[in-house]
Amino acid sequence: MNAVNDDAGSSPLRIAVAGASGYAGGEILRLLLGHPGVQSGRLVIGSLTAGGNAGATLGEFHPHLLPLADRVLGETTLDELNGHDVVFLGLPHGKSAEIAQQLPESVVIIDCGADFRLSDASAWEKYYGSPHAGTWPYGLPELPGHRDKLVGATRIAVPGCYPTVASLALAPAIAAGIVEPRVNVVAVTGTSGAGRAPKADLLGSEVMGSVRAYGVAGAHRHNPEMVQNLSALSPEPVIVSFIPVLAPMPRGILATCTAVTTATREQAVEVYETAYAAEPFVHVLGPGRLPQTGAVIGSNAVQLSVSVDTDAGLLVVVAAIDNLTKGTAGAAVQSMNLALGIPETDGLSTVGVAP
Ligand SMILES: NC(=O)C1=CN([C@@H]2O[C@H](COP(=O)(O)OP(=O)(O)OC[C@H]3O[C@@H](n4cnc5c(N)ncnc54)[C@H](OP(=O)(O)O)[C@@H]3O)[C@@H](O)[C@H]2O)C=CC1
Ligand SMILES: CC(=O)N[C@@H](CCC(=O)OP(=O)(O)O)C(=O)O
Repeated sequence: MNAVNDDAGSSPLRIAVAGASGYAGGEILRLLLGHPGVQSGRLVIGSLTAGGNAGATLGEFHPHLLPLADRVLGETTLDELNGHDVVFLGLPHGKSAEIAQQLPESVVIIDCGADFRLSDASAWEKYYGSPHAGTWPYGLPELPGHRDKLVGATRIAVPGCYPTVASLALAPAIAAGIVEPRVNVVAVTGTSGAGRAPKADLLGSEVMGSVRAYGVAGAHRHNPEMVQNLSALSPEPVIVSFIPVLAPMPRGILATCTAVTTATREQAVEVYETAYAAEPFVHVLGPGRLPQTGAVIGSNAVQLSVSVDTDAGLLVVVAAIDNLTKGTAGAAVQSMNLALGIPETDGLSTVGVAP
């Protein structure tokens, strides 16, 4: 794989998106359509594929992607994906490994699914109930130790949406040792996190006007991913209590993360401001401001606030992301940029859509 450069005459790189009819695939395409590489012709959007909906046009699923609306979705096969320099996989868990193994090593594969995120095979088997496929560089460059592994990589595992927000909310405190290695995460999400395949419990009549927790008490498959990310920054394993909550909104995650601390607010804020000073997408909000999902929708931003509840002895970090942007497709495009050696922020914005 050659890095994209501005040399006149270098041939454009072709990008395929498998799972293009889905939410992650659609959001990748939305971001690519605004990417300077695509607009200049250095990157070209090639095959778009689906599962049972192969043969339909993209516009049937993503009418907002007008420039690609007439594209016909191909089948997700080796033949269809071969001949591309970059392949995004927006497929259900367990579907990526088979395709990935067949593509040449030189192809940059960016997997939005979970197949290659975990390094602990027993954790994978416990939560996903199938053999572990392996471990790829993890597409969360803001997490210490990961950015270097993404530069020039040809295999990248995009994090889960909840692990993205929880890990970025807690990593500085864990790495600086200002909290005990036992953390609580309560995260409210929109329904697009569950994908666009029909499910009865996601019907409007079930979701509207109601908020409900699910996957509590260690049952959610994102638990081991958060443990992996945070324990790598700590001298002892980090215990994570995670409670996901479904809210009647299409997209966005608001995570409230707490851990026991003896630090003052000033000390904690200093730790976070230092950790994220050079990060283009992570913003530590000033005093008196709290994140909200409405401020990050459509953007690749992570907004977070850092407080200390001195009576409770707790660090309280509230963080907001868009699950489909920084939580999936934005991270995928950010990872592609690093893999190809182009500016990490290309095609990505910190400006959200509101109200
Ligand atoms: N939604 C989110 O917020 C996030 C999603 N992810 C991950 O991204 C991946 C995609 O998620 P999402 O877009 O939400 O899911 P969707 O259900 O919206 O889309 C799934 C896509 O995969 C295709 N597909 C389904 N089954 C097969 C199959 N057997 N063979 C080939 N293609 C198939 C579907 O095609 P068809 O229309 O034909 O069925 C569709 O294009 C998942 O692994 C998910 O966990 C990660 C982080 C956040
Ligand atoms: C509302 C809802 O169901 N959300 C999903 C989030 C999944 C996700 O975004 O990440 P993965 O790639 O690991 O699936 C869930 O809780 O499973």
